[in-house]
Amino acid sequence: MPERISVDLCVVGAGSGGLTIAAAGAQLGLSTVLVEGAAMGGDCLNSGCVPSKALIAAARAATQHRHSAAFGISYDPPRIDFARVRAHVKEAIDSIAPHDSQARCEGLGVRVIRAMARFTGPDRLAAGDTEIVARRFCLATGAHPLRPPISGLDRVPHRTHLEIFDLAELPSHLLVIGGGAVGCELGQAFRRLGAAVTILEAKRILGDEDPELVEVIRRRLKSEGIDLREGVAVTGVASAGAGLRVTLGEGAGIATLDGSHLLLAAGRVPASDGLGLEAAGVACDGKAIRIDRRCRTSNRRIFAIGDVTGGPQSTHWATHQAMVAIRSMMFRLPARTRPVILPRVTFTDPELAQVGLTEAEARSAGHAQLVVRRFPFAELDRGETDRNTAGFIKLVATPQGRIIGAGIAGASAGELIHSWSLALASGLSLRAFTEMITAYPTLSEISKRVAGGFYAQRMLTERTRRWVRWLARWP
Ligand SMILES: Cc1cc2nc3c(=O)[nH]c(=O)nc-3n(C[C@H](O)[C@H](O)[C@H](O)COP(=O)(O)OP(=O)(O)OC[C@H]3O[C@@H](n4cnc5c(N)ncnc54)[C@H](O)[C@@H]3O)c2cc1C
Ligand SMILES: NC(=O)c1ccc[n+]([C@@H]2O[C@H](COP(=O)([O-])OP(=O)(O)OC[C@H]3O[C@@H](n4cnc5c(N)ncnc54)[C@H](O)[C@@H]3O)[C@@H](O)[C@H]2O)c1
Repeated sequence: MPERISVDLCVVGAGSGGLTIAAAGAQLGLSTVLVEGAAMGGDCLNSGCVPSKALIAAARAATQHRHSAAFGISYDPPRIDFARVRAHVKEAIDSIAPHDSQARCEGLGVRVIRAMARFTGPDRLAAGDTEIVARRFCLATGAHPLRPPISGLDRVPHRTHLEIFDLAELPSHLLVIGGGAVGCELGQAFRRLGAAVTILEAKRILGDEDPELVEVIRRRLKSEGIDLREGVAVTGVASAGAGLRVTLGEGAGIATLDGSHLLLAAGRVPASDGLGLEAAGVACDGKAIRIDRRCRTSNRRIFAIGDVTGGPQSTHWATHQAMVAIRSMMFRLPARTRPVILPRVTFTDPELAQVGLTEAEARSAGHAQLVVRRFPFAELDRGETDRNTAGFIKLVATPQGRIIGAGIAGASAGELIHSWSLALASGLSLRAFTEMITAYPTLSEISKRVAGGFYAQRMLTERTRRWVRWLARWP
């Protein structure tokens, strides 16, 4: 006999977005149900941010010996115990898992149902043996790996980010389809751990990012021995001996390449299939659930957040949307998401970070007059002492000093970007960066130096010099 429950809030998906909103609902006194069809924690914990950053950390440790000789310190080349690397990744997941667990949710007063959810009407859904009628829903069902139309893909063993962290052995030659964030981050990590790696990218790597900043990453990936091929679409895959063979391109320009393992990192599609959205009257654009800036869908009692909404795919965007949905849904405030303050970070080494608009985005958004300033890590004393000289910051501003965007390719870019994020979120102008005192010697000086350069260019004119000479005449 199915159970029927009636609640204030039903959240579908216990990943980055869903966990945030369910916890808030229960803590604010709403009767809350969270429905999860697979592992608690979603992609971020189980197959995304956490395992990838743990693998990247292991890979960074493996490269230390390459840079240490310049400091006068030598190590033996590292011996990689891949089983131990895999155990380290698993330990990272296990240590974070309690934050996202069913027990923690229940401790906060959330009822957790472990089943796939499917709408049966505009105000109800079925999850296993339970029918849930709710005053409000929030859908946070994430995304799945995109499987492009590559012939033979379904017949050849391959891995996506869902399976790659379970590899028992280090691949001898990893072929990576896709040079987006997943392909570049994991490709570099496997290379550093000792695998031969080929990244095959149909367009150009990290295609949404500023090309000048991407060039810093491209150079590093190549210098570390990654065979990086851009402008080559993978059109076919087949088994070849103990490994596999990919076909590149079509017609006369066709070529093949052999490898031992295949990582498919060709993008991710919103996970909206099977949710019964037609029964709920929720409109989609393709697979993405259509929302407005308050995270409302076409059914006024249903909100949607995170990867399933087809926007930027990051944990912090999903949680930002969750905070907006909470204000909108629970406090009836006209809160709106703010894409312009969303930082994005690619955790290659060096890292690439961006907040606000890139130069190209700013120009196509109609900013006619832009000032673009750059400052290199090589001119920072801390860059020199630590031999972290690769890369630069690129600032895009209006002639009046309004910040339009900042991008950084270099050491700790993912940390350094946050002062720009704060400035954009708080409406600070470039002047704020010139007024702060940065500790010497730090990499954070790069933000002050690029802002200083913006004003110096304006200050150091013949007119200013005449003015200063005139002032100097007076006692
Ligand atoms: C390899 C990789 C590395 C990444 N690294 C980063 C990073 O460093 N930083 C960053 O910010 N982002 C990173 N991301 C992106 C980040 O993981 C996602 O953007 C984030 O997890 C999205 O959160 P979400 O709540 O939308 O979905 P998820 O966290 O994926 O949660 C969705 C949940 O919904 C469940 N579900 C789906 N359908 C149903 C249904 N019908 N019924 C019940 N449950 C359902 C799923 O099982 C899943 O648990 C990475 C992604 C990948 C793939
Ligand atoms: N650090 C982070 O925040 C982080 C890390 C990983 C992933 N993510 C997010 O997860 C999402 C998925 O990442 P992703 O890297 O899988 O997707 P992506 O869309 O960023 O990149 C996929 C790449 O695959 C290429 N491609 C597609 N089909 C191909 C083919 N047949 N042959 C060759 N190349 C092909 C595309 O041109 C594209 O450049 C993205 O939104 C990403 O931003 C974020």
